[in-house]
Amino acid sequence: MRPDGPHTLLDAHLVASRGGFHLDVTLTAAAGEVVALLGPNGAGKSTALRVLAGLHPLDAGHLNLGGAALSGVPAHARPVGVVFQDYLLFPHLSALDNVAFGPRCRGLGRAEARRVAAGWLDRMGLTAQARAKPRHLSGGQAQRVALARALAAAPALLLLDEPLAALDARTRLDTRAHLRRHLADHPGVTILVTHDPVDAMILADRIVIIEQGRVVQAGDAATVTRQPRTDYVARLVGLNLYRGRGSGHTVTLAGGLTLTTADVVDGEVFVAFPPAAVALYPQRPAGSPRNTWPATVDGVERHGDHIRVHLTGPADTAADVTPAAATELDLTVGRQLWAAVKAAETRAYPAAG
Ligand SMILES: Nc1ncnc2c1ncn2[C@@H]1O[C@H](COP(=O)(O)OP(=O)(O)OP(=O)(O)O)[C@@H](O)[C@H]1O
Repeated sequence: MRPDGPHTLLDAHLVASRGGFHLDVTLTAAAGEVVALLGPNGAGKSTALRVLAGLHPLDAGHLNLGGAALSGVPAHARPVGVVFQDYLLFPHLSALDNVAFGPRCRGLGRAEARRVAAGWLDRMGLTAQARAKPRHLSGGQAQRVALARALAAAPALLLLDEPLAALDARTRLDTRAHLRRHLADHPGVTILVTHDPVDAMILADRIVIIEQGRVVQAGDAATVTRQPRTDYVARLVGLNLYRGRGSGHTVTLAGGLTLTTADVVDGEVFVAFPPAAVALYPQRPAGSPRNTWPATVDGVERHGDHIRVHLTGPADTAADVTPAAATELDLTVGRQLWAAVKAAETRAYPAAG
């Protein structure tokens, strides 16, 4: 579904200030769509969410949901559900009554609201915890109750602020699976704020990346992964990314380095390649068809089962090598090496658009 098509449910241009910070973000989403807002610390993700929820004022722009303006509507009267990372449940209510709260607010009678709530707890695998008070729930259970409470109210707009951040790795995995299943069925728009690219890729139909209060890139996970447009996005998806000028099969980077690329590109372009595509040599590899350049070791870290080497030179580069290769190369900071990458391992694409 196209977000700007006839099924657009959320149509927002959020302009807001917070201290010296300025947010200016356009956000549209179709009914049923899950959009992840991804970005570094302080980028404005939570501020955007707070404006959508009515917890922070909109200075300019607009905020329409299902064709109706929300900007003048107070937070409690908006058809909006919010789940924060620290699952704010009512401490004195059981899990069941916490979830029943949403349907009650929609006007359902007590018995009917409890029936709806019981159904949601069942779907979340929490039937056994229905009578438990929040203090007797684990972090993952409490977060699922919070999700059930938000979903049970059937909000046209569901806002999730780092819903998995407070959970340990195992619980996170389980809760993410629950979330994935239920978000797929949610007929309204879901906006998910996250730092975690994995959550964004798994849970969202579309990813909107915010840096310094502005959208820097938006698209589906595959496009964002393949064609990052900023350093932050490139680091996030683990790619080396450069900007340069393309001419046929060559791209000249800002630092002067010329790379041969498999793609034919002209004008302003990005070139990207994964750290695993970078080979390191103590001397310049002779007669190699690869792109080569001198590089100085700037840092070394363990990264899963390989070693990530940060290099400076005409192009700052990350390279992944095996522990055996790392030992052989004597990777101390300041060591001079040669980096090489095959044209076939590079991807070049236009910088505009
Ligand atoms: N309570 C506040 N008072 C004043 N300014 C604030 C406040 N909270 C945030 N800001 C400003 O708003 C900017 C955006 O913050 P926001 O919390 O929206 O970013 P974020 O992308 O959600 O970051 P994080 O991932 O760290 O939660 C911050 O850089 C800060 O300058």
